[in-house]
Amino acid sequence: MGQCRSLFGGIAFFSFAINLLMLASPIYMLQVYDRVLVTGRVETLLLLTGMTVAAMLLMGALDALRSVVMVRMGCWLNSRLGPVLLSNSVSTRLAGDGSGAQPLRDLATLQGFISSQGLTVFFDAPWTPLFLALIWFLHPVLGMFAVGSAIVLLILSVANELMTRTASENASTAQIRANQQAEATIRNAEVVRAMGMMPRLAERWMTTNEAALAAIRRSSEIGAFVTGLSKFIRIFVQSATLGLGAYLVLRGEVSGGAMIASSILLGRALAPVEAAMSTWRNFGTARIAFYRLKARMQAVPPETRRTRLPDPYGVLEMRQVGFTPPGSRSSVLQGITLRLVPGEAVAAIGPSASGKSTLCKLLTGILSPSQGEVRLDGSELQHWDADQLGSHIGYLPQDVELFSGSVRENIARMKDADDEAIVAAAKLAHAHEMIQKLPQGYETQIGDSGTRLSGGQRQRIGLARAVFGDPRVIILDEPNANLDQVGEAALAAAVAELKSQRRTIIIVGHRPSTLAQADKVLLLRDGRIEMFGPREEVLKRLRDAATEVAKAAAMPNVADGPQLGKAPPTVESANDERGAAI
Ligand SMILES: Nc1ncnc2c1ncn2[C@@H]1O[C@H](COP(=O)(O)OP(=O)(O)OP(=O)(O)O)[C@@H](O)[C@H]1O
Repeated sequence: MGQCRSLFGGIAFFSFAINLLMLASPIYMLQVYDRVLVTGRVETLLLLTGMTVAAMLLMGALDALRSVVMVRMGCWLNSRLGPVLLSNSVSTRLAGDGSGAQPLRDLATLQGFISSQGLTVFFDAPWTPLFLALIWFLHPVLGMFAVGSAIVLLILSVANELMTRTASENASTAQIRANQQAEATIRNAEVVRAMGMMPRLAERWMTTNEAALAAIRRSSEIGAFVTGLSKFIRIFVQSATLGLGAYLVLRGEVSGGAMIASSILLGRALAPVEAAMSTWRNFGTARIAFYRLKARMQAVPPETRRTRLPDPYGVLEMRQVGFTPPGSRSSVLQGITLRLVPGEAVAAIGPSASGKSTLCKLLTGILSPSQGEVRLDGSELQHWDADQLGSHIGYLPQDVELFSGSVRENIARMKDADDEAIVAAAKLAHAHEMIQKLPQGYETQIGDSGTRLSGGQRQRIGLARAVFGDPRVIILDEPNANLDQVGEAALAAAVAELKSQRRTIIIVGHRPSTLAQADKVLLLRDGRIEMFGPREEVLKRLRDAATEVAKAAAMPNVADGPQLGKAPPTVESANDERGAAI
């Protein structure tokens, strides 16, 4: 803030000097007409010309310097706010906000406006009264005419603002929506092409874009009309000042020099108003971007710096945890109480949409519980410094997204890391051999979001990333969704190794290889824990329940009995493929 103030101070100083030096031209005119032409002294003319040229040169240099400061200020603002907004966008995204990178685009708009001299209007405008006062000093009638012209132009700019504000805001909102639709279409290029969705998506985008264009047309047309009118007024009043000045000269009330000087002064006085009009659309866009950024910064309080806690041992607990997504009335998870300890692997199973992924997200701290608490080594996850907590957690999400960069960078979580640590993580994830077969090994560029890799390769690199840096807690959400038999065996070996290293492990998955590694099984249904206990105990209960269903089905007379009131928790009903697990 302090740096910002000093930059503004510098621009204000430059503007003061520039506007003062602008007086050189009218003073020159006054002197040439009223002194040189009267006395006929060439030396005075040369001296005056030299001084004026020097003043103009200085003014040009200061103007250039002011531009440089503005450009630097725009870049400085971008580099200071960019990281804050990026992190802010990640936080709001976790809370369900869909505006993506819009704040960064808004920041670029603001930077563009500042760098393109848009701000100079605000620093030059305060000097308008000085120029008007000088005209008044030359002759009150000229002064009154100048003030009247400035008021008319001011009214026009306010009218322009009032008439175009809503249209500009609508255009901006519609444009953001159209951009989001376009980005989603491009991101899903494969689905779009495979299922011939392009014409419909293009139509949908065009409808939104047309709304943006209509609003832009409306505000631009009003703006063009008002700008044209103001240009006419400005040129007219400058000529009219000369005419009025000439009339006053004929009446002997002012000198010829004063006539010319007042016309130049009026031009200077009205210049900021005209500049404001011509950059109105940019100003409008920058203003909307500024207010959007301001609202966002105020809505998301800066993250409080947390005291770094001792490195965790890895006891992860949930106490009466419930989760209701923002804006939703029904809860996804309710009354979840469980304790995960180091050296133990828990397999989370349950039907689709029973809340398994949500449970993982609560355990990583991605989501905050609506009720209850999640604690790591006794400290609530929210009390941990987010970066420190992240370094102790290995998370493999259901849809593995990698970052554009090399395999090496992705495994190292985009940090600079020792080769040994990277290779160790890859080996632990049993991905080392697979990586060796890639064209450039660890240096292979994986393309935008890992598009150059197969689903299984992405998943194995994702697993290496999850175990990189020896995290105490490993949370794997369906890690074998894209794995073949070799991949599954590698995953099972990795889990066994992690268990021997006494990591706390939770795996969402129902395949035999996953269940074979699990010490405990957690069955979720409709967001509640239906069973949780040692693997054999839970699987036996599931088998017994399945047998009872089979018996009930074989005895039609009992079919109306109470046991059919609610389907027993069979492994098959918990998940399609789970039958194979037992
Ligand atoms: N941010 C959210 N907003 C609204 N609903 C959500 C949100 N996140 C999850 N849900 C809902 O919560 C429920 C559980 O979702 P979750 O992804 O946790 O299930 P899951 O058991 O992992 O399912 P699957 O096995 O299909 O991956 C679903 O009904 C889902 O629609």
